Amino acid sequence: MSKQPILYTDPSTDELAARLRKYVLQCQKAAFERHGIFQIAVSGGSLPATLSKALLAPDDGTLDDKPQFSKWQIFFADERAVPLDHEDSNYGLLKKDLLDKIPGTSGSPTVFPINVKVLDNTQEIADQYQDVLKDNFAGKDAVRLPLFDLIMLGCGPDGHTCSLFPGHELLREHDTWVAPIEDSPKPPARRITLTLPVVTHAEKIAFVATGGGKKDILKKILETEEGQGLPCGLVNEQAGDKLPTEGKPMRA
Ligand SMILES: O=C1O[C@H](COP(=O)(O)O)[C@@H](O)[C@H](O)[C@H]1O
Repeated sequence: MSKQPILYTDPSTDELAARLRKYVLQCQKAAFERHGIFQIAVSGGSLPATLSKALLAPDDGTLDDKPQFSKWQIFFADERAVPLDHEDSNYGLLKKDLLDKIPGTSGSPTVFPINVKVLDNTQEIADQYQDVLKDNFAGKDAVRLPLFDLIMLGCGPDGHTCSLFPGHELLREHDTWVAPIEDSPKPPARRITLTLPVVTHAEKIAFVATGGGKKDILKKILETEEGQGLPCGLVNEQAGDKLPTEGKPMRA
C-alpha cells in the first residue's frame, strides 16, 4: 500500500468551508512571503460553491486574516470548450458562485479564462492557455513546470480529477503543461486540462469533495490498489507532502 494522503472529514459543508478558509489563508500567507502574489488553479464542478462559502464568510471581526483578492491570480485546472457564459463553463461557474459575489471593498483577483475566439480548436485553446501560464510564471522558458501556490481539485465519482479521466492516454502526457481532450467521457467531450506533472508539481494541493455520493470513490482511492491507479489516486501518490498537514487527520 502506498503512502496515505492526509484526509480530513467534516460533518457539514459549513465546517468544511471553515477549514478550507483557514487552509487557503495559510497558503496565501506562505505565497505572499515567497513572492508577493498568490497563484492558484481551481476546478469546476462542486468546488466553486464550497470555495465561495469558505472565502466570503461574513467579517464579524473574529477572523484574523482575509483573502487579499487583488494579489490573487486565478487559473483553471481544467476548462470546457464552451463560451464563458455557457452553463458548462468552469469560468462561468466560478464567476457566478464566487467572483460576482466578492465585495468591491475586497479587491478583485486577476482571472485567466480560456480564449473563446479559438473555441472550435481544442488544441489551440490548450496551446494558448499554456502560453498564458508561461507568461505568468517567472522565468518563462527557463521554467520546467509552472509552480502554482495552490491547486484545488475536485474528485469525480469515477475518480477523475481536472479533465484527467481513468485509463485515458492523457494520464501519460509529460511533454505539455496544458493538454486538449476531445473525448471526455463526461460531457462536454471537448475540454482542456492541466497535465499530471503540472498538478503534482504545485506547492500545495487540496482535494475538496462534498456529499455522501463521494464516499465510495474516496474509499476506493484510499484503500485499494485499483483506486491508486485512478487519476485522483495518481495525484495522491505523486503529490506526497503537498497535501494539507495542519490539524488532526482522520480516516473517512
Ligand atoms: O468535469 C468536472 O468534474 C470534476 C468533478 O466535479 P464534482 O462536481 O464532482 O466536484 C471537476 O473537478 C472538474 O473541474 C470538472 O471539469
